[in-house]
Amino acid sequence: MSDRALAAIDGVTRAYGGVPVLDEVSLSVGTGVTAVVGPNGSGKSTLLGVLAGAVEPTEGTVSYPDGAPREGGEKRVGYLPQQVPFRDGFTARETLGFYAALVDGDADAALAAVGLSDAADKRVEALSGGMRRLLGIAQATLGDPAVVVLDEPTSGLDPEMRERAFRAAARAGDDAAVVVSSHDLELVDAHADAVVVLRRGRVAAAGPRERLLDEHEVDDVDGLYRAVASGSADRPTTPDGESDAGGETDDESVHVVGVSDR
Ligand SMILES: Nc1ncnc2c1ncn2[C@@H]1O[C@H](COP(=O)(O)OP(=O)(O)OP(=O)(O)O)[C@@H](O)[C@H]1O
Repeated sequence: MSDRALAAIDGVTRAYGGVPVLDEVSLSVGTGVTAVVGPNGSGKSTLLGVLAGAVEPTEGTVSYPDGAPREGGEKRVGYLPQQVPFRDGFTARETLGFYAALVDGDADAALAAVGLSDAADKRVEALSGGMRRLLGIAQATLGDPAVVVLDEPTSGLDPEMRERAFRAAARAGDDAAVVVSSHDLELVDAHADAVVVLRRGRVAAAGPRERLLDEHEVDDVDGLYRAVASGSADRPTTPDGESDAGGETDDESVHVVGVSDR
């Protein structure tokens, strides 16, 4: 884990129909696993979409201090969206081979990294839901992008598959900034270096996991979540219907990974 920012968003607001679902969010991420947690509808997928370059902010900027996405043909951001759009009729290896050709990646190495070598010749429609998620993680990490964005990689998976998914994310985090949204607070506790807690589209808490637990005098991420985010599964109904997200970091720039805040 290093202190170097590999992706940063600054003053990002994303509104739908005039209602902000992300509200003036600023943060930066470095190597390691950063978990984004928060109630349903708090803006996790939107934040991850912005980080991945798939969702355009209404206001604010997203930048990759280490180089723009796909600059010079190099893949800088890998993205696993919530719905994995693999096309039926192709095997796992053929599917990854297609993406690998785009980014000069190694399909077999990526399959091995998520434990899918034995399923390489299975057609994607014959894979279990869990295997498809793992294939999605493999796709997102192909070509060693500097930033890997995984939107709920463990949703619908059994405990063993969830553990595999997070272990694969953690391995990718050795060299990349891996940003993972999850409702699985135990796995976040076990694998995340840094945590961002969203509440009603704002950052309620963010920083290195250990530091946040100390600051909030809680034992684990579940305790942190209860302290800063619980009871907030609704959304503001007007653009200014929410004035206090209850977090101490609103409106501040947050550096979530590393030794020091900047
Ligand atoms: N394309 C869209 N059009 C309109 N509203 C949207 C759109 N995408 C997201 N929203 C709204 O933005 C809010 C935040 O959604 P988002 O999916 O980012 O939350 P989330 O924290 O990822 O939720 P979950 O945990 O349920 O996946 C929700 O109220 C959602 O209805």
